Amino acid sequence: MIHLDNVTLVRNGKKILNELNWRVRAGEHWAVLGLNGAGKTALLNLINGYVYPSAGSVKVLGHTFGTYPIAEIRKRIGWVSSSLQERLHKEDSVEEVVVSGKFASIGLYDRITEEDIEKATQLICQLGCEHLLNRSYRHLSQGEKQRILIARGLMASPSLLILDEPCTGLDFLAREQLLTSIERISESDQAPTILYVTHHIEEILPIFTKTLLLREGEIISASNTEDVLNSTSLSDFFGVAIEMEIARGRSWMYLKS
Ligand SMILES: Nc1ncnc2c1ncn2[C@@H]1O[C@H](COP(=O)(O)OP(=O)(O)OP(=O)(O)O)[C@@H](O)[C@H]1O
Repeated sequence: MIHLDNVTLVRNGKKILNELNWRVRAGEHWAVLGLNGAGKTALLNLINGYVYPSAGSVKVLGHTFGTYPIAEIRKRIGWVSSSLQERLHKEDSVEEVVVSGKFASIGLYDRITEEDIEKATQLICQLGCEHLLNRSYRHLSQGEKQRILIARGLMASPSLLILDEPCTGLDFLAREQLLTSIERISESDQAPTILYVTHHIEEILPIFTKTLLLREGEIISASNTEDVLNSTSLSDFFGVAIEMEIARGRSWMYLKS
């Protein structure tokens, strides 16, 4: 799915990512955890082909970047990010936003079919948003917008679904509903491999059996979640004494007093 070999990214003289080696295999779901400025956005931009590495090689969905049209690879990646929200056309309806995911476009320029509308409606319902049909996207709440963006990300039946901090700005209930939707997606037939980027360990659902810790552009760990999320490794990672506990399959952490 994703194959990074000695990937380094330098921008304006700054090493943003440093010799990353990482494999994501089909069927795995990964959480990516890092503090502000760790390089998470840079890593996602690399995987989506928006930036090229300064050194090393990036292979996504079986194709090495630079040897295959990037647009073709992107069609198989569902990408949900709040930066997308700012770019969407304000006047678009919920259905139009979801259908545009088929073309990985902002707005609709291609001919759409009855089947496209049917599939979009199905996805909107699957995400528990049937009450939002025929509504204007811009008038939705933050939580509603995020769920519609996930439906958009699934429109092209992607092999890889990237969720970049999808719970940012959500209240407790909206967050839990969104996490339940993500869990359901992972249980569906032909579920995509999911990459979930976050600052918060409590959002890491049990489906994310793999976790990558990123700090200052370097991979600190990339392994089974149970080996990565524990008091010792998180204390090392954050550089402060941390106590962690698990409740209902999710991890919660506190500063040790
Ligand atoms: N074009 C650039 N030139 C110089 N430095 C950059 C450039 N782009 C990003 N950076 C720096 O690289 C580091 C990683 O940035 P990145 O946005 O990937 O972090 P992040 O983990 O996504 O952070 P956050 O959680 O705050 O979104 C930051 O220190 C940022 O200032």
